[in-house]
Amino acid sequence: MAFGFIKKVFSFGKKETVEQPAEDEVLPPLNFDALEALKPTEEVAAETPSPLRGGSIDEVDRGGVVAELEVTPSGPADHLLLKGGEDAAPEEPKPEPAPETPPTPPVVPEPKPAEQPVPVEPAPQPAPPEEPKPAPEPEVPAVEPEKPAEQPAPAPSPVEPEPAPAEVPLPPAEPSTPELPEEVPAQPTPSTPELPSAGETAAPAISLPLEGRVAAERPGGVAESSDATPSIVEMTPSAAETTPSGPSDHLPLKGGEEVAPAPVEPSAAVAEPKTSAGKVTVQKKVEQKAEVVEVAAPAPRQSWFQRLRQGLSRSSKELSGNIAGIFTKRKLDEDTLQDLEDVLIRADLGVETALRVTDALASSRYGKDVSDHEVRSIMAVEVEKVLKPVALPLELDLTHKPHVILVVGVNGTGKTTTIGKLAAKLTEGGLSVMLAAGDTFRAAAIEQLKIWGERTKSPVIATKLGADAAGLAYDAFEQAREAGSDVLIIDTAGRLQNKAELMAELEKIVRVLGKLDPEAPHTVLQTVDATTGQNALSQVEIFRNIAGVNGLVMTKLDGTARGGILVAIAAKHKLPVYFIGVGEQVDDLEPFSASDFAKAIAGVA
Ligand SMILES: Nc1nc2c(ncn2[C@@H]2O[C@H](COP(=O)(O)OP(=O)(O)OP(=O)(O)O)[C@@H](O)[C@H]2O)c(=O)[nH]1
Repeated sequence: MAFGFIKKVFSFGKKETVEQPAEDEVLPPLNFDALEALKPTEEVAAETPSPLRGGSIDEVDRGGVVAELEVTPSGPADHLLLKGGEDAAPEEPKPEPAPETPPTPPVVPEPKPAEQPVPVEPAPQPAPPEEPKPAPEPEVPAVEPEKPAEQPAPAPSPVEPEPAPAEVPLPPAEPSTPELPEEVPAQPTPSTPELPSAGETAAPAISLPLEGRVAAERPGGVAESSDATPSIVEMTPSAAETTPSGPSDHLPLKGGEEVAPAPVEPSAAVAEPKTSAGKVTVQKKVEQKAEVVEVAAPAPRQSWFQRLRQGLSRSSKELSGNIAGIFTKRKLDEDTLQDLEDVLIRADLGVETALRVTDALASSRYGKDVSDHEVRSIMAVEVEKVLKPVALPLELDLTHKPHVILVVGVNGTGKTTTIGKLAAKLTEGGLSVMLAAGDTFRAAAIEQLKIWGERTKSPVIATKLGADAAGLAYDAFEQAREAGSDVLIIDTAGRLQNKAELMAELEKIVRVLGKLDPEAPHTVLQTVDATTGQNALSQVEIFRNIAGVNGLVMTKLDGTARGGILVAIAAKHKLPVYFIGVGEQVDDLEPFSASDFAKAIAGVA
């Protein structure tokens, strides 16, 4: 690389300096020599070797003929050679014959003319631009073909004195090939002197000049040589264009070859490496992002059973731990059975269910060693037997228009939230739903229901805060009928089952609805907070008697240690348990499964 740079500099200085003197002084001597050399390329080659650098020089001379014109592009030999060699590849045979020619003088002349026409062929040389594509191969001769292409650009340099317009690089470029011989003389002289200075690479540098200039001139070449300037000027555009492209190596080759395309080529050349790199980078980034996304993907929600087990983990862990403490290295006897019964009762499963489990265990394992896992497995079976009769799906009689669902329960047990979740399921199932904000005691409750109405695209019937809840329920029923709604879900204010006044109001709502439809409300759902414990049993007792509850929704089973209460409620009231809530999200309402619940609370797979 360093060599190439040096050469470039030399070529510029020479060219520039040479051009001026060449026109005035050098022209006579140089022209002759060059002309001669050009015509008998071989001869010149023979000559050149001795004075300058032997074989390399010969090549240089030949190249000089071609290159001379091209010399204008006194650029970096390195670049030129590399690329030129590629293009010139076809001409390579020529350089070889050149050295051969000297030894065979008679034969040489003949082949020489043939070769000279080849220089004439420079016309095809314009093709070099096409050749550049094979650029990958750095063949020295290749440089020559490129040179002609580049030469056009340098050509302006000779023209510079006369036609300032010579600046138009493009036009000269084509005619340059024929003109080359003329211009060559002046250039040759400088080239020869330059060669020595250039030293090693000097020979190839000759052809390179143009390109070299482009690259070298960009920096400061223009200011340096006025003569060169014109040629530079011509090149300048291409150079300027190429310059931004960056890599001088690439630019000179393509830029020198095709002026117009030069800008494109450089960009393309540059783009190729960059794009490739960019692509790689982009791909990596994309992959990284994709990986990140994948990492985030694990978000997929747990299955229903997984969430149920997680929700009941506190209940099951406490229960399992207590059972394990009883059956460690102990045979099943009356004491162990009594201890087990106590554990199950404390887990809110209820006396009835506790006895079922101990009886089942004693019947098969009495007097034998029993593991805690065996106990829990038997417990799961017995619990499932208790729950299965109540694990029923919610059925809606759509012969009623609308099917009225009244939701009741103690404060904060999840009535409004459950209404929203249920409305989502129904609307997703294609049913038209209307909601009634019967909790006229809390403004927040009304707003909360409106939000659920918006989310489920269900109209909400509401009234003023403190208004009569029974009157609102009546109006909502009528509007739902008029609207042809499939389902009307009525929210009610929470109340403790021991508050006579509130319970009387609830009784009134049921009565009013019955005026419009004796069978309404068709479904009375009670939400039961699983964290309530034994108090839930009395809640269901009272609401069932006052409001005619005919179905349950066990809420907040997520994260409670008292999930066993569901078993006790089922065993005592035998009311259908339609759903269980395991979260606050819209899809955290699942149909109740006796088997899943029994396994989850028993801590068995
Ligand atoms: N973790 C959990 N929270 C729930 C569940 N169901 C409801 N909640 C929450 O319990 C709180 C009370 O729910 P609401 O729907 O307002 O209960 P409500 O019975 O309408 O309340 P009142 O109008 O005061 O009678 C809210 O913060 C709900 O998000 C559930 O299944 N799991």
